[in-house]
Amino acid sequence: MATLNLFSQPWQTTISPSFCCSNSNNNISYAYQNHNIISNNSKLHFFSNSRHFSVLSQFSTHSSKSGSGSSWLQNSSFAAGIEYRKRPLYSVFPTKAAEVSSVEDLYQFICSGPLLDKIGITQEKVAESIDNWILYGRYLCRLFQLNELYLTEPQKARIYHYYVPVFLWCEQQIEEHQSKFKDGEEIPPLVIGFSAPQGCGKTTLVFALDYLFEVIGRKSATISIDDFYLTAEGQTKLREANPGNALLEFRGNAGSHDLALSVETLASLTKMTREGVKMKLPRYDKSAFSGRGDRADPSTWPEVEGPLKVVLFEGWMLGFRPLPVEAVKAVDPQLETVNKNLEAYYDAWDKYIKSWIVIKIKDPNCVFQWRLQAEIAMREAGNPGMTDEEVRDFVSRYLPAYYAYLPTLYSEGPNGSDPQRLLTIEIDEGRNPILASI
Ligand SMILES: O=C(O)[C@H](O)CO
Repeated sequence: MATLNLFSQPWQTTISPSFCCSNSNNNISYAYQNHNIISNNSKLHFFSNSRHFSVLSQFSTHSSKSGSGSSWLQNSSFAAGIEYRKRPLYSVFPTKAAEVSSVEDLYQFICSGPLLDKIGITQEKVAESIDNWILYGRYLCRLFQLNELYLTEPQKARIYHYYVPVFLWCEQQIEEHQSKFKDGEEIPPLVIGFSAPQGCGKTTLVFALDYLFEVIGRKSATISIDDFYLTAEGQTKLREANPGNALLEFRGNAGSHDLALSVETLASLTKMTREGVKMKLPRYDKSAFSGRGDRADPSTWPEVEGPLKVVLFEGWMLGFRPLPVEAVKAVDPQLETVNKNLEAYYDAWDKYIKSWIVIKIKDPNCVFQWRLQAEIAMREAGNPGMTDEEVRDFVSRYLPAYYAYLPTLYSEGPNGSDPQRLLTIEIDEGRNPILASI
């Protein structure tokens, strides 16, 4: 266990990492040992035990997702957008001993984060658990191929002000959820919903959390509302049934999802309480039919195995509540049908979610900027991407729903949510958390 007195004199640390990494058949495993931090005035022992973990083929799931367009990943070889789940991950840690300025600096940085108060973690608690913060930070650096010793400010903020605090919050939620069951009772996995606009980095956040759950030994499953889109054929029928409604011409808005599939999937996931139970998770292929999309071939769906502890369920319109018809018509008359369709979504999605994370943006126009950045990055990487005009058209079909439903999502919380089990994270244009404006 770590013994650390952060309130002593400034001190210096020496880190001597030694890694090995192997990769076979989509199965990447890492081992690392003898990571000792020795301080002059304080004692901190961590990683003295050797650990071994494997990262299975989940990196190849959700390959339909577009790139993150994330500036914080600029110096990382991870920042390859669409391909990021497919490529093997290799450690970029230096093999030579390196000096870092101070764990105390890191502690101060962590304590200055905007989420700490919200998640109920005091500075003392950070001090007590600094070894875990460093451990999780290190895992994430490895995942994103960042050099933990030379993180830029945005990278540090992303890891220590965002992903690690959110992970700790999820852990608290899981513990609270589990404490409601008696000894011997089967405990369903906690479904955590992530409601966040497109392009704001929710896929990367969920990817990071899923990875941390895996390395600490909690079985998790990730699913997106996009995985529940109608098939291409169903989409055509929807378009034909709503002639002239631009909001239902392509996938996206309420009405373009297969709600029976989502009920079946979420109900089955919440029953995955036992060792050995397995199920395939539906996936959607956005590249099919020249980008119009179609359900991915079931033979490519990833398999998850119980007992699941947590399900991470994300989507841009998760938790949207239907509004009085006049309110939506005032935003866009075409929303009337979408709003009607939305009435069936609580029972198909939101009802399963017991804890919520809402990522709040100031202005839905950010979605256009973020999507544009992602497409430009894809084009620059030599992959087919939308033109600026196509991006504008694509995003314009989502904006009415944002304008109509985000105000209530932010003021009342997601449909059916418990305010005690809701974490709202306001982010800036760089997609990092900021102190919430009142
Ligand atoms: O591509 C899509 O379907 C939208 O961006 C929603 O994720």
